[in-house]
Amino acid sequence: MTFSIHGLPVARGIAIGRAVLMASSRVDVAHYFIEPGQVESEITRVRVGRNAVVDEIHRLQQTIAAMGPKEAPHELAALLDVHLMLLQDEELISGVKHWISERLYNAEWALTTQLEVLARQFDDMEDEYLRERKADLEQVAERILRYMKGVGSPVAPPAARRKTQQDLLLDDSIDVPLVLIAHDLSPADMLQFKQSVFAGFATDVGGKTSHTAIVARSMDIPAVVGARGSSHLVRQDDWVIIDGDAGVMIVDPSPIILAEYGFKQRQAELERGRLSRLRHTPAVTLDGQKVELLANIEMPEDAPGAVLAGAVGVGLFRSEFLFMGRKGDLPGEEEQYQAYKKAVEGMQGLPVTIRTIDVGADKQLDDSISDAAHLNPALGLRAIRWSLADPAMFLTQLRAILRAAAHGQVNLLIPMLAHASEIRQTLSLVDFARAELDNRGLPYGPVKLGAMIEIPAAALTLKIFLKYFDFLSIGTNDLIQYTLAIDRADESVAHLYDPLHPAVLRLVAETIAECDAQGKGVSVCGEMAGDITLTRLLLGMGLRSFSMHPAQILAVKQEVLRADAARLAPWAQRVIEAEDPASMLAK
Ligand SMILES: C=C(OP(=O)(O)O)C(=O)O
Repeated sequence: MTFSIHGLPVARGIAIGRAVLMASSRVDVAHYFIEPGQVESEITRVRVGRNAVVDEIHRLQQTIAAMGPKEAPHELAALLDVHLMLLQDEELISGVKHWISERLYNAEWALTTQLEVLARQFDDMEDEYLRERKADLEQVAERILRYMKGVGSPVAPPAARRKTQQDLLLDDSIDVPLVLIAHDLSPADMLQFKQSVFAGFATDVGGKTSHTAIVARSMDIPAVVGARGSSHLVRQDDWVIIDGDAGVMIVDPSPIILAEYGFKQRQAELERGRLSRLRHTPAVTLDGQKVELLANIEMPEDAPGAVLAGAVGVGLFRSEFLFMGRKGDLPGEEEQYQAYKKAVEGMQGLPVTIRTIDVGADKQLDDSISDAAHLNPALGLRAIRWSLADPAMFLTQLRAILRAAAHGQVNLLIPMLAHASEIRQTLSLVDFARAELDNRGLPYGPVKLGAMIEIPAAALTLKIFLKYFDFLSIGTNDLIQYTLAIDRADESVAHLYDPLHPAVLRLVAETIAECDAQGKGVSVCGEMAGDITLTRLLLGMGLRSFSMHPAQILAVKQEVLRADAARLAPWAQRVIEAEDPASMLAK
């Protein structure tokens, strides 16, 4: 019987295949009291289990280090770091010791009791990202229990499957694709998953910022998380469709649905094939307007992929990703310099725009250097405010970026500015960083200076920004959040997060027009730039520089090649002035 399970769409695309159920990750735990003379040996059993899991993670880290960024994305390494940190947390072991020595619980019982204590602390956390780390804690505790009980990994390597008669609907000569269904997936599971043949996956739990979702997106595998009950309702070998666009899993689809999705999937593949031919085609509109299509990247290792995707530069390097998960060990000047230099070299002479650290709200680092407990983190000490509050750290980053500029074309982009005083303070720190490098006799290169326009106050005082900066980049993700007063990470108001709200369109259009009038470069680097339903509108507004996830570049290029920018301009003006712009886009 066909049924569907709804979850959250976290990685786009359609996967059709047979379900492989990841065995329930729960290990049965016996509860009994020990003799006082057994206390030490029980504590040792937990320590040995913990050390074995630490060793396992170290081995995985080595495996990852030997792999390229495509096989083992940097997010995976970051997940392993989080697991190591949790394993080495003294509260875990001291708590376990307490339950064993004071209550005489056996080792497994003590571990699960302490897990419950710690899990409650995670439940009480306000920050969604931190709350989701509870799942990581459960995973590491589970792995220790497995070692203590001598039980292997819950992920069985998938066996190749031959076609059945129904498989013929896919009209495919290779083995049937497999789709993994799990309660949740740990970083170690994800590594195994990456090396296997899975075409997509669904999990019972997980939010949009869960580790599983982060890794899935970076791997470009269709995925749905938070599909509650899927690991119970789906049976091994069931046919399943993962619709990563709609965030739904269809179980046991009827032949008609299967054929329909198979068709959609083949269309998407054909489209991908067609698009790949556009890689070397210059992005020029029908009326001869040149358009710059740039990539958004998170780590230096992403640069070669951006070149392969046809990017003509990096429009946004989100440098904060270098800092994430580095509790007590923030990257210093040399490490940052090497990272920025690697990105610059990876782009083979193409320009790289490095945004200074943009942490806060949905992008917290960790409690050693940021405070997630603010009432309104999106309106709090984040991005440039955070950098200006710690000039020594900011100067370290500025020096590293300036030094990397000696190796290629680098633009320096400052996030979240609103006040002229912040602009002046920032620019004098840039000068100060140059002076420091002069004093130390270290070479550095010229940089163009740019500001993100992501707060309505900035969009409404553009003249000030244009006086100080060489170029502007419109961060539509935050601009929408701050214009409409919608927390971009809050699911309950997600339906009101509207890129086509007339107020948003006006701020974007006026920023582009003003930059144009003054001959200053302007790009859009938020999600709007990679949304093909908005390409014509942005072109009509006069935008000629788009920065987006590399996977979107060719699809946007196709829209550009089909567009007549001059004819789009009056239509775009009507859309901006409309009461309901979305209805005009549909026409
Ligand atoms: C590109 C942007 O920045 P972030 O990294 O916050 O998405 C934006 O706000 O549009």
